[in-house]
Amino acid sequence: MTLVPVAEALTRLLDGVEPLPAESVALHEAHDRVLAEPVAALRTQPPFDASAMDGYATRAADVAAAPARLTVIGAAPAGRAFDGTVGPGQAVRVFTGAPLPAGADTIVIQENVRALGNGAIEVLEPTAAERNIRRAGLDFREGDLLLEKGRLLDPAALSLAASANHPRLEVVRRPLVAIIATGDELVAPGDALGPDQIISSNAYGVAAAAASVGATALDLGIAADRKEAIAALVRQAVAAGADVIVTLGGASVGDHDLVHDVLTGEGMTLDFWKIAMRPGKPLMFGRMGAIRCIGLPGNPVASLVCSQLFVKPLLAKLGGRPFAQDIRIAHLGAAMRENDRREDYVRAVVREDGGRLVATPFGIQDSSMLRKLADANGLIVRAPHAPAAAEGDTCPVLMLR
Ligand SMILES: Nc1nc2c(c(=O)[nH]1)N[C@H]1C(S)=C(S)[C@@H](COP(=O)(O)OP(=O)(O)OC[C@H]3O[C@@H](n4cnc5c(N)ncnc54)[C@H](O)[C@@H]3O)O[C@H]1N2
Ligand code: MOO
Repeated sequence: MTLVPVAEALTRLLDGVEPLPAESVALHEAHDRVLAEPVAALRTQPPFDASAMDGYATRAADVAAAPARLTVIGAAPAGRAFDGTVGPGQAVRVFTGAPLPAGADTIVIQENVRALGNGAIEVLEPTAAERNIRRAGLDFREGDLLLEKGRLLDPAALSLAASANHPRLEVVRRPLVAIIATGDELVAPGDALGPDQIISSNAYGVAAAAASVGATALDLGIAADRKEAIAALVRQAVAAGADVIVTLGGASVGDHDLVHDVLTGEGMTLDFWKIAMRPGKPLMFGRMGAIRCIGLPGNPVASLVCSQLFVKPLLAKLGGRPFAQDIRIAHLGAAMRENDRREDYVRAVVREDGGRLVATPFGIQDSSMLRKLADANGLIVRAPHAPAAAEGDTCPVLMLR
């Protein structure tokens, strides 16, 4: 049987994927969303010449030398301009952010002023023109492009959009991924358990992987190994508006591997099934109209490694987010034997040792072993048919954390 190479599988999975349509969200809901439209300034900031300090607005000509005596003729707190003009020998009390009074061209900070009583002050330090003044438009001007389409809305971007007077933003809709576990042997954590049953664990990790790239996960629970049971959850996923349906298990060749039949019965066109990868060989991908269907292998490690390699890039692209695997070059901490035809993702502990990375594979790589996966912080990537490698040889490592 021909197995699709990993890189080709990813290319086919991402082929034609465009970011989802935009939706409008209030600023408080916009954190960690992706801009679907550029953001331009709806106003100039600051909108007026403003004081940058608490102090006194005056004419630089009058405070070029110190000490200098001035008469305070009024005040301008933030939010209220002084409506007169500062003349020779005069000053206006100002506070940070207040509009600069007409006639003034410098601000003397209050630490450099001594009050003399009766509205008179003495300036103790010479102060040059333009000191402590923010001219209108210092930050940005109306119409300026402030944030590019595709920008992830982090704290600074959100405050900037707010200061440019946008109460709402157009963002890429979050992809909705429906997750369906399959298998008579599965029971949710904490539920009553028969002697031949195991805990359904894959959905939790897959949902977390989806959330880590900005998708919303809808866990539809466990379908028994019957076509109608699986089909019912697939229909529920479609009705919920899923952009992606991820099934767990039932992707291999056993008597109860019904997922393919059900998905095609519900209208899926298969793109590929079975890839040259370990773990993850039974990976399945197809399309049901605009919905992308990924059949993840049931073995827990295969499910999660395939989530990292395929589900995350797909969801990131649908959500308009950049995504790249963190691949580094490390030195093997132990010899590895020759590889077969499947690209191998080998659970390993990667640590820094004397300025270089050393990746040591676990001796047992069974794809049911979640504990080993949780202990691993990287996956050594072994190309198909890679020759035997000695301790110290270099190898690519996909970092998991
Ligand atoms: N004759 C062959 N047998 C198998 C092959 C093969 O090519 N020929 N492939 C093996 C590989 S590789 C994998 S991976 C598994 C995957 O098979 P399925 O996708 O059909 O998965 P299941 O048979 O349903 O389950 C496998 C295993 O995983 C457990 N499982 C399933 N779902 C969950 C879940 N949500 N949470 C936790 N554990 C789950 C299930 O109980 C089984 O133990 O097939 C090999 N066999
Ligand atoms: O994909 Mo399977 O995990 O090699 O057992």
